[in-house]
Amino acid sequence: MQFEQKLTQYRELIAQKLPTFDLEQLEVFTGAQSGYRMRAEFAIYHQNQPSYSVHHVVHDSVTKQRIFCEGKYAIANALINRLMPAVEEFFAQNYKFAHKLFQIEYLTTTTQQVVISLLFHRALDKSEENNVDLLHAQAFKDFLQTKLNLKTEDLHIILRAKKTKLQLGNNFISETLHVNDKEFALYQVENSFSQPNAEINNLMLSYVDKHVHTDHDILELYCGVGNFTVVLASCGKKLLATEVNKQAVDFVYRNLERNNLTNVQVGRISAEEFVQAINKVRPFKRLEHIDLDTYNFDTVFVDPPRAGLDTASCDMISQFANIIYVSCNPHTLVDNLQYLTSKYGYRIKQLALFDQFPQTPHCESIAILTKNHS
Ligand SMILES: C[S@@+](CC[C@H](N)C(=O)[O-])C[C@H]1O[C@@H](n2cnc3c(N)ncnc32)[C@H](O)[C@@H]1O
Repeated sequence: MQFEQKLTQYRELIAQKLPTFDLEQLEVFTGAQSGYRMRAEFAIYHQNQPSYSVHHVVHDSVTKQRIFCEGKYAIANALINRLMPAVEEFFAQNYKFAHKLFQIEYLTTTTQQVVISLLFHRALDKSEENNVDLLHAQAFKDFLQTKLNLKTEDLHIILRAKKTKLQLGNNFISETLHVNDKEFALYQVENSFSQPNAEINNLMLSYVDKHVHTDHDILELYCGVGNFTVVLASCGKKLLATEVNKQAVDFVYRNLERNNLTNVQVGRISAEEFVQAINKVRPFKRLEHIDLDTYNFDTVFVDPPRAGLDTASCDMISQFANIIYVSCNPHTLVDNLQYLTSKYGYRIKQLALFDQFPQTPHCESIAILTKNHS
């Protein structure tokens, strides 16, 4: 979908659902139209004739039809595009390894690091010594390193099958975030969420950094591995960050430490459970290390999945004078904003569209709401 069409549809949605918002105030941020995706996953197609070959495949989001990538994927970044033909070349020569491979996932950074995850529909070798699959994975890694001139510490391979995981290197890589005049180092980890478009992510982080104005404490829901957390924490206030995924929470701690941020507490808890915790409906063992009464919050930051916030979460965040809402789904965003503005009297101070997914119907938004009407 072309950007102009996406913007028109977005403006129509806002006009229809949030008629009091002045569309002249809508800010729009765009970036590269291709080569922007830092992570990509492909199905694998095995062909036996005329000789054995392996192909990266994606499925059309509307027709669900199989699309052969022919060794390239326009929306993925240059590193993924360099890896794809090399990966196909290696597997074509290594049937024993490629056999029953059904999916491949690439997670990359602008610092040129990559984790490649290979998912198999067959049992992996479980031997402690001379593990055949690990030997193959090592040969695969050596081949890619030589072919693409990659450093060994920048390339990590993970093999997954039902109940088994084999790993060569790490399951994480290190990204550098550029946020206005600041820089942060952020570990991103396989199998946990990371923002797919690094250029737009830096714009979103910079936007949040510019607009967080508070002398009070901040609550963050859905913090992932700490992408926004490091920026919010650098504003100098106390921050309480929460996230449900255990692996992501482990990495928030590591990311805070890497950036010397000591003003953050992290709770492994779902947003729905946190509503109960802050409303003192019931205590949670996982929050025992946190005394909620020591916080003097006035700002809440949320970045939920596509489903948006449920009603109880909307009611809970209405305790806060300021709401910063990052959303990957304009439809659930406007529904939540409609509820918050009509029921609790918030004003939409800022609304920005970020074209995080060019050439697709999707986009990201950031809305800043306040109860302060001055
Ligand atoms: C859109 S991602 C945002 C992550 C992070 N803010 C970032 O920029 O990378 C949403 C996050 O919410 C987490 N999540 C999903 N459902 C949740 C829930 N019910 N409660 C808390 N966290 C949840 C996911 O694990 C994921 O890390």
